[in-house]
Amino acid sequence: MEEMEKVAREFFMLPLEEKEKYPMEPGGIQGYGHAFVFSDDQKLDWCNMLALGVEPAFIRRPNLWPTTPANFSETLEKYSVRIRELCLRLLEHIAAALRLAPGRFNGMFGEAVQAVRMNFYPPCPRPELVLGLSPHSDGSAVTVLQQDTAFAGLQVLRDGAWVAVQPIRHALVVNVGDTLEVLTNGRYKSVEHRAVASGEHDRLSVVTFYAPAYDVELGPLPEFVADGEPCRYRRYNHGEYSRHYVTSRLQGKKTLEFAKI
Ligand SMILES: O=C(O)CCC(=O)C(=O)O
Ligand SMILES: [Fe+2]
Repeated sequence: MEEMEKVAREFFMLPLEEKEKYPMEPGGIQGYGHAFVFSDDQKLDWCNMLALGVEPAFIRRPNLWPTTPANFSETLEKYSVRIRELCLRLLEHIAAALRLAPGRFNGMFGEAVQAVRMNFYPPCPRPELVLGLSPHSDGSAVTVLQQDTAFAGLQVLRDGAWVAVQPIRHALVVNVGDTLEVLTNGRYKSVEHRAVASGEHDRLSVVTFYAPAYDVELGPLPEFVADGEPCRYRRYNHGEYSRHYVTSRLQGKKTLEFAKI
């Protein structure tokens, strides 16, 4: 984790022209820049991102993996293997907690997609005027987030109020994403969250999204619509949901309406 934080920070500290060698194309989802920008007059979030697809191999864009610092790719590779193991274990525990058959989620995501987004929030002269990252839920099944400890920038919406997630050294934050909300017919709710900027501190987060393959079709599991319980989400193709997600502005949990009945 420390090594990952170090190389990510080193990357964001590079001169702009160096970082711009890995540009996120307009409407693109990988590379360095601003995601979720759809118009010239949109107020931007106070954040720079480097987003990279990691698994399966065909989603990788090797030309967008920074070559400086020199050990960036190797570090991300090692980190991602470990985080993937963690995601699989989390899903096993979630299945147990929901009293599903052991391994119920195994294979359900096809060749699961793992992507990483590194967010760097510089200190902001007027933090009351902008957000670091607008409110949203993640489109993933689970998200594993690492953040540095200088400033509590991540907030989750609980009972209508924003609550800061206090960073704990060497601790990871796990967020439930939209996919789990759908699969569990709403028993698990994807968490609405945002990041705020700080007037004094910069902040780095390294965020891994673990999600179904694009060709997977999913909907609420039969276990959760038995006994006449209404089915709250329709079946859909996850690739379509992903496209819908990345072509919409971040607006709380609005993207999930795509799947609601
Ligand atoms: O920086 C953070 O803590 C939030 C990042 C986040 O929610 C995301 O990248 O989806
Ligand atoms: Fe998020």
